[in-house]
Amino acid sequence: RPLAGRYAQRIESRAASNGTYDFIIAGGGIAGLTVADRLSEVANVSVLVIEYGPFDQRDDGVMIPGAYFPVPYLWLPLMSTPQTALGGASYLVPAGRVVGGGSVVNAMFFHRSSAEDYDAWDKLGATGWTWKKLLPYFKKSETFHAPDSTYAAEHNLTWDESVHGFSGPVQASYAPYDFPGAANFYNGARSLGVQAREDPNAGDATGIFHLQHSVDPKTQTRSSARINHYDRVIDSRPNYHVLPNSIVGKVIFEGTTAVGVEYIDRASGVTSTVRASKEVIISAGSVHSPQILQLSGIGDASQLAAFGIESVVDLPGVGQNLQDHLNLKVDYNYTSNVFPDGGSLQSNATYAAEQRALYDAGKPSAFDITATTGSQIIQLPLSNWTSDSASIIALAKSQDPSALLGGNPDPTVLSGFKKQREIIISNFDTVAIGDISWNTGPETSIYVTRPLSRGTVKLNSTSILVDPLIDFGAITDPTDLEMLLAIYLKNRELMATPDIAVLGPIETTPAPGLTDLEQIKTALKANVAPSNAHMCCTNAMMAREDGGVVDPQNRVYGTKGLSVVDASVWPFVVAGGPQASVYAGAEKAADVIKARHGLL
Ligand SMILES: Cc1cc2nc3c(=O)[nH]c(=O)nc-3n(C[C@H](O)[C@H](O)[C@H](O)COP(=O)(O)OP(=O)(O)OC[C@H]3O[C@@H](n4cnc5c(N)ncnc54)[C@H](O)[C@@H]3O)c2cc1C
Repeated sequence: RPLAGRYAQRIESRAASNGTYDFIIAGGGIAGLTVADRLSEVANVSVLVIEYGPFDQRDDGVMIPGAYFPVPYLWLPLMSTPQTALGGASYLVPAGRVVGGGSVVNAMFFHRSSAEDYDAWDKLGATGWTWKKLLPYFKKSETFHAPDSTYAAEHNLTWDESVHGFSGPVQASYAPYDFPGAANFYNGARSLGVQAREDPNAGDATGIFHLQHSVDPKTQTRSSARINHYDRVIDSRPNYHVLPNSIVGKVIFEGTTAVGVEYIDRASGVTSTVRASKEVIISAGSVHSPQILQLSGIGDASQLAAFGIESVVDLPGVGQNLQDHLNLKVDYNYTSNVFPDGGSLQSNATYAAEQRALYDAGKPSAFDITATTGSQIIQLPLSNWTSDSASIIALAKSQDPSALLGGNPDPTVLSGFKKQREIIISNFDTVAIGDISWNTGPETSIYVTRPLSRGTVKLNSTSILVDPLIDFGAITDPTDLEMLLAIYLKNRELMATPDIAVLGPIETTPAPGLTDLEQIKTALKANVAPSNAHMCCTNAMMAREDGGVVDPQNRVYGTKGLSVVDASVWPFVVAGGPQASVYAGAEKAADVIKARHGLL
């Protein structure tokens, strides 16, 4: 097994200053590198990616699943504004700042949402982004590795080969090791009537299932976008350049046509320009893509005027519609848990050394899995979390969307928000709205994955070096708190099932001993985090009259030669981990861009 530390390092930065490329991509994260790889397949097409962060150093914390967390290359300190519904606290906004973006720092869970979610995007204006039309791109993005059949049978691992790809760049696999408590979790969930899902990637992502990971099983190391969409091809692509440690400050326009970008070299502070003869592609993630557009004159003209920025296109939807998954840690002390568990690598140095030796020898080991969150997840629709989903749906319907957006919102943004709410609420009882996972150690994680609250990304300065104002608007719609409560209460039921009760769980946070629902809700609000690092949707692919920013071909309304391809284009957030959907969406965007330039 080639160890992470022994990888040859390829650190590259080819000159870009004052040059001209066919395509310039701002941000070398998952979507940026995917699109760069696909466009540069065409030999006479030149592509430049400008990325804020460095190349990673194949650090153990990056490469080895069990060495994950803490992870280097996070964007620190990136903070939210005070969250009004959460007592005015500010929260960390987790994001990667490195070539490969989130794929270098994420927990590697690699799975898709339910078909209805993508079909709803299509209905909301992302025409052609249905499950059926995205499935070929999900397949194209991955090489799925089925697990060893004996191991699979022993650990309830199931999959559906017909929905997977077998020659794509992202290596997707199941961990070949698990902690014993995983069986208690699985059996406990099943005893509560939770359905076992054969494969969440087949269009129904509800039930309990094992998580596939973006891990190459040949080496048991991370398959990041840097590896699968850059290292994999770069030796044969003199037309594919990545400029690390460089910050795109704004898009340069001639009229409403994007003709290049201005960028700052982080080391020298020098600002340069580079021109794009075909297209500028924004892919800086869901917080920074709207910031770049706004600094370039694309956004709410009145807000930009307050910063003295001349409007190129008045697009009030830019930076609106921010969404993420609520994330609540529920800690238990397991008085008779079996050793080892998901906390043992951190708490027991002897065990960690023994497991690392096994890992280094290429044998199954606790270092094969990201122990922070566990190997399985329960994702359920509202009616499976609570017997009273009707009252939560009624609460959602009773809200005033205009007031939720702060009163007096832009009419186009309000129109899109209303359409989203209608379709999301009507699907509450059929698609997943939240999750539970348990790391088999002290930590259970609860997520609300279909929030109705919306946030914003707004300028704080005319400088790209100053982070924007990131307001998640967490729990501004009280429906989200009711969903969190429902999942929290179901988790208590889960812990009381004989399969888990045998481990002696005693809740230590957030609401030990509390039974009064109002008191529990207060405790949940005090402990929930507004982000699970799944920010999205701030340049939504919706109709312009519904607050949309890009059309179904990823083009920014009112401009020429400018597109957005990252998770900021989604109308609403997917259930579960976003990265598989980012890869697939970027594969689709690459085809669309190639087609319009006659490159397919
Ligand atoms: C800690 C963490 C854990 C996660 N765990 C999971 C998981 O287990 N499963 C899952 O599915 N998803 C997970 N995610 C989320 C997933 O990684 C993201 O949804 C995904 O990376 C988003 O892709 P993107 O292309 O939209 O943006 P990113 O991958 O974030 O890429 C954006 C890139 O743009 C760069 N950039 C920003 N501003 C500028 C600028 N001005 N100039 C130049 N470059 C710029 C950034 O440095 C970054 O590299 C996690 C994310 C984090 C941070």
